[in-house]
Amino acid sequence: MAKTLVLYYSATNTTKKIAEKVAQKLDADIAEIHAAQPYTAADLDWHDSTSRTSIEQHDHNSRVAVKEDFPDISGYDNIVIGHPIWWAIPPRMIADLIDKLDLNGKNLALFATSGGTNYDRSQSFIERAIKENNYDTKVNQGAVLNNAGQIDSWVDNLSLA
Ligand SMILES: Cc1cc2nc3c(=O)[nH]c(=O)nc-3n(C[C@H](O)[C@H](O)[C@H](O)COP(=O)(O)O)c2cc1C
Repeated sequence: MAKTLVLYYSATNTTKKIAEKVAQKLDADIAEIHAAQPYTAADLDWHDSTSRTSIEQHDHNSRVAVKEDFPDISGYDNIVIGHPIWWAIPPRMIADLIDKLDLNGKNLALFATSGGTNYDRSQSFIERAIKENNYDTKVNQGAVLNNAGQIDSWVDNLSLA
């Protein structure tokens, strides 16, 4: 039987709650990912143009390290990654996570939570990261998921092993 792993990053637990529901619906294992350098409340202040997230998210060249405590994904067929949307895109550490996971031969799907921004720019961000790594990976259309109905219809339409 195909195996699915849900990995998620959540700064304030909104994505965590959705990730738990997605994992339950997919009968998947689940693991939280962390930033190598954790974000403080001040780091997350998007009203402050000098906060860590404001600077990182606006700098296309910034590299943000993920903590290397995520599970070995070699035994999984499907990888699902959940994250908040920050300044219309995933936290930049998600690109570092993609660099560090060997996604060759996997089916990938991403979801997010946000205050209203849709998944369009996040999808481009993810597809660029996959291309830069030359991964042979089937990338599903991502979505912002806020409630049970949205989770159900997104999960039901995924193309996974
Ligand atoms: C630094 C920062 C930037 C954000 N930028 C956006 C944004 O561009 N669009 C949006 O709709 N919500 C934005 N949000 C809101 C989050 O996407 C939303 O609160 C999310 O559900 C948080 O998930 P979490 O609790 O799992 O961290 C931002 C939040 C933070 C902290």
